[in-house]
Amino acid sequence: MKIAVVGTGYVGLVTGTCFAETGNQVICVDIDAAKVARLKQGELPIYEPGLDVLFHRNIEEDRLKFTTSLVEGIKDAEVIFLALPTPPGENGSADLKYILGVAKDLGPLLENYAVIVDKSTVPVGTAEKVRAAIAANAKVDFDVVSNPEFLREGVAVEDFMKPDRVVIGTSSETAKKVMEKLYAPLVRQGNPVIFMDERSAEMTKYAANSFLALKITFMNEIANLCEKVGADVDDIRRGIGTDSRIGKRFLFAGIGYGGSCFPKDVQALAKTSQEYDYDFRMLNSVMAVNDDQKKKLLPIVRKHFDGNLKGKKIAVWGLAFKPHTDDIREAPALENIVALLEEGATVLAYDPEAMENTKRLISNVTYTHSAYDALDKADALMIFTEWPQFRTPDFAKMAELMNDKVIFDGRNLYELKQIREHGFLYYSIGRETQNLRELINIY
Ligand SMILES: NC(=O)c1ccc[n+]([C@@H]2O[C@H](COP(=O)([O-])OP(=O)(O)OC[C@H]3O[C@@H](n4cnc5c(N)ncnc54)[C@H](O)[C@@H]3O)[C@@H](O)[C@H]2O)c1
Ligand SMILES: O=c1ccn([C@@H]2O[C@H](COP(=O)(O)OP(=O)(O)O[C@H]3O[C@H](CO)[C@@H](O)[C@H](O)[C@H]3O)[C@@H](O)[C@H]2O)c(=O)[nH]1
Repeated sequence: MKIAVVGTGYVGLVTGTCFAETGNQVICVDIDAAKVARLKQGELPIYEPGLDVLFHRNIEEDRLKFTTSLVEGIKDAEVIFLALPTPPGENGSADLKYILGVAKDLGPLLENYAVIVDKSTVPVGTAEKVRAAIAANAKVDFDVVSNPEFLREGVAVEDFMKPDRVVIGTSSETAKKVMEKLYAPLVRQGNPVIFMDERSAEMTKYAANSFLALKITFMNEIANLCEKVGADVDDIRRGIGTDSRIGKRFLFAGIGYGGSCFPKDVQALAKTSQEYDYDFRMLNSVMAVNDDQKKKLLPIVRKHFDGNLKGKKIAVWGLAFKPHTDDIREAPALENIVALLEEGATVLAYDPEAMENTKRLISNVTYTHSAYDALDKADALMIFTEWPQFRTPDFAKMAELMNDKVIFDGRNLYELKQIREHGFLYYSIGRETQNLRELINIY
């Protein structure tokens, strides 16, 4: 099939590359000329495990191309994916200017029937708006389909190639057949392609992300309570996750959820609820708890240093919002680093992939070549991302490098027994950590 993908970010690039891998002819379109120039030279603008092999193979085998021209990109395309940004607008609802802008441009350019597929996360009713924007200037027949994407960054290729399910919102039999054919190679193991109407598909995406954000937030609140009552949230996680009705995944308490999706999508669903005069109280709690959770370690850090961070040297491990990505959008590390700097601390930071992106936002941090380099004479270590390489460090070496053996761990990486054996003062989330109970009253 001939496919165009408009918007070549995390979703567009993975979508385009994976559909090229299943034998389609794909052209990815982006307005960012510098990005397209890099892509044309075979350079990936993002770090996403497993993507490079597929990307290079499909370019070499002539199935994957890039352009800045919408006209060139959509010429003869049977399917046109919109993988454009939907950032929060001023009032918190998803800003549709990118989607509707491209939809308006598409109308006069369509020469044959095409299925326009909305892969971006968009509020209920958007497919109708896209259809109207295209129809205003279209000379040919077309269909608009909602096909929300559920990939996770860091495992995007695997999620895309083996989706738990594919959701397709359409009322057109023709579009349904086209989409069925396109996705057939990805669901050979029997994972379902679930058809529904456009509005339900749009809502499904927000329901999925909000539910996952809620699941994490529930565990974060259990963690906060564990600290008060003297219980261990990791034990609770094991205790409830084995109940198949609850499930083991997305139960890890920590320093709050970040990324380009959960924060904006929970907010956008809350906004939709407001617009439809429904008070979705849970969503407001999820947002408020998560805002607090991201700042949760700071009062403990302050207390540890008797309220004065001036001149303290803080090492930071992890900048990305999660491991296996270079994405720092809404990453908890960022606001914590800014607060530390504002209070007079010096920060040495290390992340395997996200330092370049962070440097563009925060310059007055020393970015180091390795995790251990960041520990040089540090008064404490703060951990924000659970990169595998942080999980089993050489504690003796850490102790030698650091000025003081103190760890504030936002991802619960270490066993309490293990860390105590090495003589560290250790603060983590929702566990009966050393000294933590004495500090609980500061919450
Ligand atoms: N990142 C994820 O993990 C993820 C997963 C599922 C769904 N989504 C949703 O998918 C959508 C895209 O997200 P993303 O993370 O890929 O965004 P992104 O910011 O990484 O990429 C968007 C791309 O669109 C390009 N663009 C903007 N205007 C354009 C135009 N007029 N024509 C062509 N290209 C244009 C930008 O230059 C950019 O390269 C969002 O709605 C997001 O919520 C994201
Ligand atoms: O048990 C957990 C699981 C995740 N997180 C945090 O939650 C955030 C999001 O993680 P994850 O969902 O793995 O990454 P995303 O790439 O943001 O993926 C989410 O957002 C995408 C964009 O909409 C969806 O496509 C995915 O299905 C959805 O999982 C990160 O900050 C994680 O640290 C936790 O704190 N505890």
